[in-house]
Amino acid sequence: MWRFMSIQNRNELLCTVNRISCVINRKGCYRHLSRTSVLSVTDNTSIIQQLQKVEGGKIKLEKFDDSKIAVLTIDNERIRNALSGSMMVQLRDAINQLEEWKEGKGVILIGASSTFCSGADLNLAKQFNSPEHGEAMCELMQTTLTRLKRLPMISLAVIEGKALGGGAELTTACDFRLISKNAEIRFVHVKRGVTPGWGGGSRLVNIVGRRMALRLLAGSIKITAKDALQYGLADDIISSDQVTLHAGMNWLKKIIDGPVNSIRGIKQIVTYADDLGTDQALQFERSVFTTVWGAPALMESLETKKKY
Ligand SMILES: CC[C@H](C(=O)O)C(=O)SCCNC(=O)CCNC(=O)[C@H](O)C(C)(C)COP(=O)(O)OP(=O)(O)OC[C@H]1O[C@@H](n2cnc3c(N)ncnc32)[C@H](O)[C@@H]1OP(=O)(O)O
Repeated sequence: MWRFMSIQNRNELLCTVNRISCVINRKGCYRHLSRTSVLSVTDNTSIIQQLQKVEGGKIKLEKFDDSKIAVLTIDNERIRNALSGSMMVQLRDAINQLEEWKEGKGVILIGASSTFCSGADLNLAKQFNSPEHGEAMCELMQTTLTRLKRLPMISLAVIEGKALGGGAELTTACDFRLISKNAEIRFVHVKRGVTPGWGGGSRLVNIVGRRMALRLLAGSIKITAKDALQYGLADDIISSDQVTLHAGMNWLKKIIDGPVNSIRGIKQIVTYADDLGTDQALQFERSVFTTVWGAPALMESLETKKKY
C-alpha cells in the first residue's frame, strides 16, 4: 500500500510504502528508507553486543567530495578480510553515514591487501553458534546489505583475490561488480553445511537467474573472472596491470557522470521498480520526477544548446 502522508511543501514529499517510509525532497531527492527495515525487526541488541565482542579488523569509510564517490574497505588482513562481529557493526554504522551523505553519487566496496573477503569470521561460529546468534547475525547483515543495495548511490564491488561465503554474498549487494583477472568468487556455504544467510542467495537469483543461482549455490562452483562475466555476475574484468581501486573509480565515474539529484533519483527509481509493483513504482517515478523538474540542473542545461 502506497500512501502519500503529506506534501510538506513543494520540495518535500513524505510517503510510506508498506512501512518503508522515505522523504523525497528537491535537495537530495531522497532522505532514505526508514531504519526499520522491511525485515521484521526484533530487538537483538544484547545478542549483537555479544557478537561485537568478536573483534578484529575494521571497516574503513572514505568519502571523496570531488568525485562524490565513497570507498568502503573491508580490512582484516590477518584472516583474509573475514568479517568479525565488530566489523559487522562497523559496516552497519558506515551505511548509516552513507545514508546521510546527500551529495554522494557512488560507493565502492573493496577488500584490503589484494583480496576481497573470506566471509564471516569463523571464530564467531565457534563462540556463538546458537540459533538466536545465527538469527541476530543474519538480521544485522541482511538489513545492512539491503540498505547498502538501496542507497541512492550507484554501488560497485571491486573484487580481487577471493570472495568466499559471506564475502561472495557481499558482492551481490552492490549494483555492479568489477573482478580482477585472477580473482575468484565462491559460495562455499554448502561446504560448511550452511546456506547463504546475509541475503546473498536471494540477490543472486535476481542477478544470474534461478537455475544458475541454484548451480552456483548448491554446487559451490568456483567462479573465475571469465565465468563471472559470462554468468552476468561481473560487469567487467580488470586487467592485472591495473590498480584495482583506480580501475574501479574510473569505471564508476563513467556511470555517475551527471547532476547529483538525477543520479540519485535514477538509482531510487530503479530500486523501487525492483522492490515494488509496477503501479507503485510508476507513481514513485512521477514523485521523483517532480523534485527535479524545474530544478537548477535542468534550468542550467537549458541555457546552452546541447546536442548528444
Ligand atoms: C553467511 C556467511 C557464512 C556463514 O557465516 O555461515 C560464511 O561466510 S562462513 C565462512 C566461509 N569462508 C571460509 O570458509 C573461508 C575459509 N578460509 C579459506 O578458505 C582460506 O583461508 C583462504 C582461501 C581464505 C585463504 O587461504 P590462504 O592459504 O591464502 O591463507 P590461510 O588459509 O593460511 O589463511 C590465513 C589465516 O586466515 C584465517 N582465515 C581465513 N579465512 C577465515 C575466516 N573466514 N574466518 C576466520 N579465519 C579465517 C586462516 O585460518 C589463517 O589463520 P591461521 O591462524 O593461520 O590459521
